[in-house]
Amino acid sequence: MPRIEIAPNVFWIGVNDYNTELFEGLWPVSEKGVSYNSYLLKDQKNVLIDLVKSSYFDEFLYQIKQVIEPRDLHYIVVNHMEPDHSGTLSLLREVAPQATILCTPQAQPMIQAFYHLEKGIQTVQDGDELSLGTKKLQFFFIPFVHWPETMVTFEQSFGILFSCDAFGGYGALKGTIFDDQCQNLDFYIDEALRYYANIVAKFSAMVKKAIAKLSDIKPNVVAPSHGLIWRGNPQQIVELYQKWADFQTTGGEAGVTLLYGTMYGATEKATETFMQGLLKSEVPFEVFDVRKIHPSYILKTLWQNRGVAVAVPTYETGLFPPLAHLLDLAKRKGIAGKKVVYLGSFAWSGGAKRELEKWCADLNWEMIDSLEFKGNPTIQEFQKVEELGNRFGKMIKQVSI
Ligand SMILES: Cc1cc2nc3c(=O)[nH]c(=O)nc-3n(C[C@H](O)[C@H](O)[C@H](O)COP(=O)(O)O)c2cc1C
Repeated sequence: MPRIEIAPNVFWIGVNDYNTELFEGLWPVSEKGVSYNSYLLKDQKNVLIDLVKSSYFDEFLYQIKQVIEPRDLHYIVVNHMEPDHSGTLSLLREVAPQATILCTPQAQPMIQAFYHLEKGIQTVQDGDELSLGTKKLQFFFIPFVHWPETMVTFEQSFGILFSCDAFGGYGALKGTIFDDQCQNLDFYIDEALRYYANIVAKFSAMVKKAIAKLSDIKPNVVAPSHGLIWRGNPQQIVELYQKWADFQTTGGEAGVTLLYGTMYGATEKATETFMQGLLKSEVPFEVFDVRKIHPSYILKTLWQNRGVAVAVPTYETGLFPPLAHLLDLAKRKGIAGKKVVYLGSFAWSGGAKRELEKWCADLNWEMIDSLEFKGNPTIQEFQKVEELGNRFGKMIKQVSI
């Protein structure tokens, strides 16, 4: 997409990426795309805020040249060192050797380590201001949103917060970069939640600190480094991030994530009956086949819903492996405070339930109830499974947060 002017002489010069299969080598983005938002401010001193991934250098240079020649660049602000935002730094330095790199003291050694750049780097302190002529920038450190060296840059005259990964989301930008112009806001909110669960969730306590720290700013525009630029309703994405960060301690909203897997169909039959029970309780629920659905999408719903129903068979005295893998990811992402039920089939020793109980203790999840059955469920067991679904659904609807 060609450059877009956000405010007089403040330009979005980002790129859309539909080619990367897995963001961070982990999370699928090729279908829905992801944007790397870079910003160029023209003034007596010209400033570039955040860059793009190295493979997009040609497109990025073209974007810059639509506004200024690289030799006229005075500053390059590196809010965050992750290579999707700094990967073009070495190449950019070759065409703009005069530009001073501005970053936090924590980012400086990273820039040296990643790009072997020693000269022309100036560190800023938390709260420092920088006059560009008519515009003024202010820097605020927000450590661990999402690396320890991260900061945001606030442009004071128009009130634009360049928030880097904070308030970002997946989803390439289609025809517009703005929330108030896009036709499918729900898509971007959904992809922002998936991004949150995949990338930011672990650092929810730091997200809350950052939001509190930035609360006096009241930006007119929130311009993150991925996804939509929030101009129509800048508070919306801040409030969403606050709500999502709270889920780490509250366990989430009234809803059930049903995680199911099967080898020969016994647990699948019970899962279908369990869903009948859930439906009767009128709790919202979402079902994921853990054998087939990528964890990126499951983590999103797992983060959001306070109820988790696990329906998998015993496999080699433990949990069905794709489910164990998912719980490992949940642990790494700090997904806590869930209410859990288990149902599943076994043939001789069982063991899935036992392993799930250990995971629950480890994850700070509460195991509410369970139902194991040998082989295929009997009519009586089917009835109990439905009752379990109904009971659990009602309970999840009622749990106050
Ligand atoms: C590779 C493999 C390992 C298994 N390990 C165990 C086990 O350790 N203990 C047990 O009780 N059943 C074990 N089972 C039996 C299954 O749990 C049982 O067949 C169950 O009914 C499968 O449920 P499903 O039809 O939903 O796949 C194993 C089955 C397979 C195929």
